[in-house]
Amino acid sequence: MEAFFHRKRRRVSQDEEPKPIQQLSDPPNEDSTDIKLAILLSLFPAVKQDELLDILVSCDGSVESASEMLSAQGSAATISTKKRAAAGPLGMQTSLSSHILTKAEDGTLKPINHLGARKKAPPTKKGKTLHLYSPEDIAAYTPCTIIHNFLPAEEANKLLLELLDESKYLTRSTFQLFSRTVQSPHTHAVYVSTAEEQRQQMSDYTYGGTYSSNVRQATPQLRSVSREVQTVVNEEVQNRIRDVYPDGKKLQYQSSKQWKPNAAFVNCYDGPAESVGYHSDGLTYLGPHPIIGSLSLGVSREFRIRRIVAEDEEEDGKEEESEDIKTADSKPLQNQAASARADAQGQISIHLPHNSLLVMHAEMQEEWKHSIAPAQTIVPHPIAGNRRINITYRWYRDTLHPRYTPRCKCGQHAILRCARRKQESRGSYMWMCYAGYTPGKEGCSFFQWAEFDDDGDPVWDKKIRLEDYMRQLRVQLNNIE
Ligand SMILES: O=C(O)CCC(=O)C(=O)O
Ligand SMILES: [Fe+2]
Repeated sequence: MEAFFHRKRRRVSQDEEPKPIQQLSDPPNEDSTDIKLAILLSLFPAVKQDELLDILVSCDGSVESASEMLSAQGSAATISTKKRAAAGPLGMQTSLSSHILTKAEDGTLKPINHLGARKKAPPTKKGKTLHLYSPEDIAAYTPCTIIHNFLPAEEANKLLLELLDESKYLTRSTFQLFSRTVQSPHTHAVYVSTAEEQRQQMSDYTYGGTYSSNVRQATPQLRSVSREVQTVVNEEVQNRIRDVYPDGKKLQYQSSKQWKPNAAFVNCYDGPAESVGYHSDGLTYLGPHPIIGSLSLGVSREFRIRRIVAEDEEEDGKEEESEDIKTADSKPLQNQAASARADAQGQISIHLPHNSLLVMHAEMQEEWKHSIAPAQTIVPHPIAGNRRINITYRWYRDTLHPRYTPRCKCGQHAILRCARRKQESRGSYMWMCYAGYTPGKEGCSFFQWAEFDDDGDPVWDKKIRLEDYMRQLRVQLNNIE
């Protein structure tokens, strides 16, 4: 059991050749056995893990043969995709939380998920990956909830086909890191509803110090799914507030308004080597404690997460790599201290199958980092082949439109960050020069504490705003001269 949940992390560097897709009949090794077992578990959720392992071994590690044998025995799960509530989770049939017993008020022992006891420290281990499959475990040990078989099957396929067609328009972003130009290890584009929003995204909003050139108008299916995502995400947020947050209250600075996605980032991972490095999503336009609804289609991939460790919790106390930079290989950014810190905590892997909706709750972006790890093995999807499409639905707050937010002394949009590393300032928000926070870039020293009301909308100090405006004017005049 232990061996199934934990397996050694593999560091993937840019120098490494992308691995070819492993054939299902390849001889098993430690890693691929876990993956093969996970595939079988997702196909046959009603069969015990030990039995699946026995069958896999008896079939010389061939998932295909094991799957044929199990189908012949009539073990396949019948999963209705008509109704989300009726659908069984396409993942492991058991959960960690259903095995961990805790004393209930009446003195009897009950699995922790029956008690609604959440936010237990996950049993992660130094240098290891804890694999989570069941919605109960994911809700109990991470700041996320997952809904398997989110859309009716035909609707999910329709959206997938639409986005596979769109994928020709997706592009790689480029970052300058010291003297190197680094390309994002997957392709993507931003989708918005109206032509005006598209214009604004391209001429007002900046990402990583540059304006986005790849903004497109949402496709019909992307829009209609957005409404379904909105409904379910709002339900999940309310459930989490009720069941998990202290006193059943929303977090400070979390919006009390309905979450209304108005932008969708579409990512395409074409093949097992495509990935995204550890990062947290920028707060600049989403505000504090943002919620993100993330829909996965096509090939199933691992979403890895790890907690951001505060200086006083860590062993070495050195600086962490920059956030917001989504390279596959964060080698130039990832100093030894950061690697040691990640290893000290271990990481959690959430398996994201086709048609699963992952809700990243309010604490996720400020307390955790996430990534899509390069895969050793993928199972081709009948429609998408080797591709995985991911859509992250986001709510850009009107109150954080770049026309309101401060500019740094370089004339750039300042970025919003939440302090995590030092105990004295942990949880405080600040506006900072983007370049000053990017390795290899010389920035200005611009810094300003960010103030928010309880709902996470900014409270602008009029005097500061005037100073900002004057600074912007001076920068613009200097540029003209
Ligand atoms: O592909 C995913 O599941 C995650 C994508 C992501 O992290 C992002 O778009 O910021
Ligand atoms: Fe992200």
